Amino acid sequence: MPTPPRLAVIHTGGTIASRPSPDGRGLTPQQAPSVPGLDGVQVHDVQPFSLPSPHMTPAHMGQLAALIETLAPDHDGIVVTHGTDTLEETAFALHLTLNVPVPVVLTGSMRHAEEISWDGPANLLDAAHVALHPSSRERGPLVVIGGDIFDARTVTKIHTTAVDAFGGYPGPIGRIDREGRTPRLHYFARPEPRATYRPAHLNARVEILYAYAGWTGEGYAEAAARADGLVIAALGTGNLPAELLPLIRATDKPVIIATRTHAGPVLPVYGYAGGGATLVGAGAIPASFLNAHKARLLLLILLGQGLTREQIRAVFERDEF
Ligand SMILES: NC(=O)C[C@H](N)C(=O)O
Repeated sequence: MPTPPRLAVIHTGGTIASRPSPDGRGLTPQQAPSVPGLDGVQVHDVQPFSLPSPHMTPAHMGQLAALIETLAPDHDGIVVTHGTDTLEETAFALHLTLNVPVPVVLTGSMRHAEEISWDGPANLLDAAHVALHPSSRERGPLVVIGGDIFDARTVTKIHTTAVDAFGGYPGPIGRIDREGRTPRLHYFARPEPRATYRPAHLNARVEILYAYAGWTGEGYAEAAARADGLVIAALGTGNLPAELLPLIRATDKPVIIATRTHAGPVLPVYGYAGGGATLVGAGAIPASFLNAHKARLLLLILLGQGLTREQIRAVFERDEF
């Protein structure tokens, strides 16, 4: 008899584990869901913690990475259930730090178990099929929601309430559907090489500042003084009001320029005071295609690995993530 596939399901909380709290406080994580209708698969449930995902920290992400490394040798696939609010951050932190041969698939739900449109079971089953599929190997951690399969590098939450809450530029790298009970899985892209990092710690302080018309740098000096590095969600291709230019020039810690625009790269093209070219001239580092919160995690991990500002610049410039 062939041995049944072995799937580990790591439950971390989120709406997929939530229900209305009996004391009327609102939704809280209470009960981890079980994978429905997976015949012939050995499922091993693990629950390291049960958190709403706004309570997730880099320390939890590190704990999760260590747990996945322990489980990987004895499993053919690993599913992680997670709240959707910070799911992309955990997915990207795992993408940067994990190097395991088995597929790791994150999923969650937008509706809880007592709602008519409860999307937890279908997402969980889809994630399980994707995690056990041989074509899912070598792709780094994946995110599966609403039948779409996303790469951890590009996926982002795009809607606060819709069931299809995830997107990101340029979009899904695959799709899972079911024909009856048979999963039909297609990838539209080949696996891509990626760098993995082994930070000694995840304790660096990296803060995000959000740019707006009329910002004259409020909050910058305080953040630059207390943090080990900054990320700015800047305007358009990575531009800022003129007042920020001397502040950035005076900062010797890494300052990453991301964009608050929802898609596209940061490019140092504008030469007016505060334009992207002048910010890079003043020492800032463009975040490439990473959004501000993913750029923050990359910077946190590179600082935890002891890299200098110029080594950090090289990682962002060469897209080594
Ligand atoms: N849909 C969700 O999971 C949202 C929830 N607030 C969480 O991230 O934990």
